[in-house]
Amino acid sequence: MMTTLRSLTIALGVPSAAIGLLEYLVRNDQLCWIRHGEGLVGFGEVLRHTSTGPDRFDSARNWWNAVRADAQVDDEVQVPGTGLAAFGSFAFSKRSPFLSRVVVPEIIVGSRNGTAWVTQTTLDPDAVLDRESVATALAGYLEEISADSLSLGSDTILPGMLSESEWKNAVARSVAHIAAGELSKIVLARDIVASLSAPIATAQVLRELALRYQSCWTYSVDGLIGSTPEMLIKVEDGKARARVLAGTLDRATAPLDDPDYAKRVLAGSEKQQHEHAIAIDSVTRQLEPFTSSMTSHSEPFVLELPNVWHLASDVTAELRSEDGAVPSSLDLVEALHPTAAVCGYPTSVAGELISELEHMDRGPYAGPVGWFDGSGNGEWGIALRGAVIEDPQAVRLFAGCGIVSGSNPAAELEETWSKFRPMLEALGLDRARVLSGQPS
Ligand SMILES: C=C(O[C@H]1C=CC=C(C(=O)O)[C@@H]1O)C(=O)O
Repeated sequence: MMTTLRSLTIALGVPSAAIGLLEYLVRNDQLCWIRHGEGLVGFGEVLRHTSTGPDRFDSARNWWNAVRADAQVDDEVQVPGTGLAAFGSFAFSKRSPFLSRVVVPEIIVGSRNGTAWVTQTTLDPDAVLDRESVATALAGYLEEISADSLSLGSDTILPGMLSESEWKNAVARSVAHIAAGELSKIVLARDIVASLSAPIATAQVLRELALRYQSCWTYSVDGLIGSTPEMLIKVEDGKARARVLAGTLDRATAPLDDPDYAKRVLAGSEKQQHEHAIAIDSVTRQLEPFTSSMTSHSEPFVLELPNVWHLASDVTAELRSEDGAVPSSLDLVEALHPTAAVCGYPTSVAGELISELEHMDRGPYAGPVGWFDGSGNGEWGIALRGAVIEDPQAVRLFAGCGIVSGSNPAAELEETWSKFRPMLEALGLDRARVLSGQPS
């Protein structure tokens, strides 16, 4: 049976210029997508769809098409993200038991280019939707804000599915497969578990990530949290954009008196350029059939984040219209995932080897995470630099590295620590807290 959703979007006074939407990031159960203080923050839930397997994207798209065809939308703002909108998180692997999910919140507070709004959505056929109901529902959520962390300071970091030396062996085996000519790149990931002395204060962690990693996209969907620097695909008014990353240099060990260090060591490295070229090729190849024109820079630029530098390329494309409609963000997510920035090349060979060597289910890590609306717009990052809250005191962090010919296992292990750092710091942890012991 199809359910009729009704939504009302009204304009809102612009959130404070200093912190933007962060002023609404106050509850541990919130959904969010924030960059430079703008984006969407969701409260409550009126509807959800879950799916698994190779058809997980298709299933979500069919469901959403039916929902929006039936919905009654009253939208006085009419920009991407207003009207009917939902958050989503998809499993990395078609074999993962993780339930890919789409969640329609009851309230979304959004802000974009200085325009702010609130949307209320309901399934209740008798509910009155008006300015007052929107204000009352939002106030209700803001009344019960979550407390900040009461950590006792005895938090520790436990090994994940593989110990550090087992993971380095997996990297060495990957390099051997590459040398044998079976593939040219594989992205190998590992996990660690933060064992917390007090329940995680998710809202506080998200605020810290969003403040510190302003140029990244800070996300929260159902216990998947993080701040990703990589945009899988953004669709707005018929245009698509992607930010492709591959090639990493840790800032923690960089000399302070060498302003050209990142350019020389990262952009000047043949290995890093090779790793990046494979990633950008995979995105442009998959995107091309959906576009009428596409541009990307001939050379990657160096993206500076607080923890690392990356080689980065921005891709912009004009989407091709067929029968008067351009592909939706969900169409493109399905076509692009997984890119060579998180899987490797060729995709199927790398995917098989990942399952064999990682010894873990990635769940939503490295899968698409983001939001989409009823008009086909949406923003989907790749769920990197993040964690899954398994229970309030156990948080599993993930990080991976692109392995190509010439990769060094010890250096790749160090690189995973640089990628864990944003999340560890937001949790108030550092590497000195590692407890050795059995992988968990
Ligand atoms: C797989 C991750 O990063 C990818 C994105 C950027 C740079 C990467 C690299 O240099 O290896 C990875 O391909 C991760 O953060 O877990």
